Amino acid sequence: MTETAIEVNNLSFRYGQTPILEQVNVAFPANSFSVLLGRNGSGKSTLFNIMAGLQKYQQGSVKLLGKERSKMSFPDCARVLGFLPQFHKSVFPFQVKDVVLTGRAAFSAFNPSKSDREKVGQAIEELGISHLADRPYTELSGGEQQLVMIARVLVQNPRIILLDEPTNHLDIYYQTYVLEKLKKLTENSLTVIAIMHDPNMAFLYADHCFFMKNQTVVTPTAEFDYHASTFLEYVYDVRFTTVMVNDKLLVVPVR
Ligand SMILES: Nc1ncnc2c1ncn2[C@@H]1O[C@H](COP(=O)(O)OP(=O)(O)OP(=O)(O)O)[C@@H](O)[C@H]1O
Repeated sequence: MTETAIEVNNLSFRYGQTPILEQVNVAFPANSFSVLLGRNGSGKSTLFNIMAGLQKYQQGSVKLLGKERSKMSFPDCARVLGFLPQFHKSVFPFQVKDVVLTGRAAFSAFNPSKSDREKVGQAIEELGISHLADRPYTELSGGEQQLVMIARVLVQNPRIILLDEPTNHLDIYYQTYVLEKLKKLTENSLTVIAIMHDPNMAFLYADHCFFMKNQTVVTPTAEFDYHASTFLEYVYDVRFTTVMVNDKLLVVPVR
């Protein structure tokens, strides 16, 4: 049986009177790469913020590795889950290695140990950004900053990472680079769940794809294979045609 990393049951959420999530039920499998897709404003970031504990929900349950999220302490959550939000800005010109080190803050506060610094070195190397380690973070390009923030999540050493649009700002070289890295991380018992906008990149790299529509998460049923254009037309309100590339079915909007 596949282990579940995050299980969401009957989750509903409103901003004021406006319903954003209605009766969301979804189980993200452990040790694999899942991608959440859907139109702008469909509630993807809201769901991530709730799963990461940044947003309180009014109804339902969210379990991280079987434990109710709302009953876990902050350090317990930080051990289990790392989160890269959609928007992250640093106004101070800290060096990259120090920005990454702040990912250890939940464990070492203001007194980082030798092993904290070693973890930083490993993560920086793993993402291939050693050449940036001494540069001021604020002087990096958007794509370089994105890689630094992913390293910052990795040093937390969590079991699950949530990444809100990790390929945002990245050129096609770095998109494939990051997606290969994320996929590789799942081979070492890490669960990666990412929000993405490009269905084709998701189909190429993800083990599982989930879609948001009408305030809930929808998955393809027997008559709605998600590679099939009909399902994607329903999700995106765009007409698609499907193309086979090697063994992958990809989609192209119809013009
Ligand atoms: N703080 C807030 N107060 C009120 N409404 C909000 C707030 N944050 C988001 N919303 C609304 O909630 C809805 C869902 O937003 P959310 O950011 O979760 O969507 P999304 O699917 O992540 O969008 P995108 O793909 O554009 O990032 C949107 O209609 C948005 O306007």
